[in-house]
Amino acid sequence: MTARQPLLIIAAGGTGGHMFPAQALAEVMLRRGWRVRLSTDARGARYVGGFPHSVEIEQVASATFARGGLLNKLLAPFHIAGGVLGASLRMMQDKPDVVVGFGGYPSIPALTAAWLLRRPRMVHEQNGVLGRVNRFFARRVDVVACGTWPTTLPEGTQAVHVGNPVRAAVLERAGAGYIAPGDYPMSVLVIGGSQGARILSDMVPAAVAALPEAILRNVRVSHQAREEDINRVARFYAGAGIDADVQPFFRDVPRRMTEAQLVISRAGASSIADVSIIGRPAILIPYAAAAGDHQAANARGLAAAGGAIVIPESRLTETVLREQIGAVLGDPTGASMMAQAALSCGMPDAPQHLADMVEDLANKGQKQ
Ligand SMILES: CC(=O)N[C@H]1[C@@H](OP(=O)(O)OP(=O)(O)OC[C@H]2O[C@@H](n3ccc(=O)[nH]c3=O)[C@H](O)[C@@H]2O)O[C@H](CO)[C@@H](O)[C@@H]1O
Repeated sequence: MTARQPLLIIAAGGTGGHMFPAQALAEVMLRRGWRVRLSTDARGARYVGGFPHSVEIEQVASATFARGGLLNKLLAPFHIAGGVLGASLRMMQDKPDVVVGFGGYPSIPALTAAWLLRRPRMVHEQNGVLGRVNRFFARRVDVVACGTWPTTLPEGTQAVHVGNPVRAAVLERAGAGYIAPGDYPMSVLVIGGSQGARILSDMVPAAVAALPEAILRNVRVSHQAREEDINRVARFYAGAGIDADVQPFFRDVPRRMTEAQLVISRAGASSIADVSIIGRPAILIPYAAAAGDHQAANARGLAAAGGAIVIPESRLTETVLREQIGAVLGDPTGASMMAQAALSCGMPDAPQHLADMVEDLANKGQKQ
């Protein structure tokens, strides 16, 4: 008789911020011989192209109280209840060895079903402040794996700091040698999280264009902008004579980050993890409206280590930005020290550590 292949259900959805760490875990578990099923909604489905092909995809109804009109909000509990029923029926059949939630509403059906059916389960929280769904499940799972530390958790929660698992394409470039700014073509990477950030399109091009001539003549920019901002951003750079590649989403961020002398970014958890794993100086502008101000919390560790300069939105002007960009690109020694400090914050073992936790949970589940 052949042994049954262990099954992991990963429940994640919404933004890339939940999906990239989910992808990182899926990659490792497949390599460890597990069957992996991703339970996500239509928004999350946009990211499944990055997952290995052998991951099974199960699409759950989109349901959130946070977006959409009144009808959407009124129907959300029914969508969720339907999702829980469907997930429970499937789980009774498949008996997954472990269920892991990465946050977001689409993780509710699988986690609730796992809770009702007493399957081994955990959540991974990427941010320095628990998201709404993870907060609800924190004490209803066996363990909370934390991407950012320190974090505040409900009393009685079992928690482990594992870091934020990054995709294999990022890990391949872990600690890639940093070429300090100098008198040769330098690269600046501007990323606004998985969706792009309007504020970076409003501020960064003008700040770059106002850099001292000695820096400006050597700079080229990769700038991720929201679809609706692409034209004006590209036109501005072209008008200022700056070599710029402006796109709504770069599929090759790991390469562009490796080549960059400076990264300008929002403070989303995976963006910070990428910067820390590859080891690049960063200017971070936390999204002020993020729930619980979690992006400010995310940025704290990297900034305290000296790997990043944090500019709160309330202090962000073209002048402040130009000064900080100029300070990094004009100081090769300081920039190299920042790159080194960023690297010291990286947790390249996060995917393996998380995978070990999944296997431990599965073993405990079998003994019960
Ligand atoms: C606005 C908002 O609420 N954002 C949240 C969302 O972040 P968001 O979805 O923006 O995601 P993150 O910053 O965590 O990750 C973005 C990922 O996309 C990659 N990338 C980015 C641009 C690009 O062109 N190509 C590319 O591959 C980055 O390298 C990174 O790996 O979920 C995160 C994790 O819960 C939170 O920390 C963020 O606060």
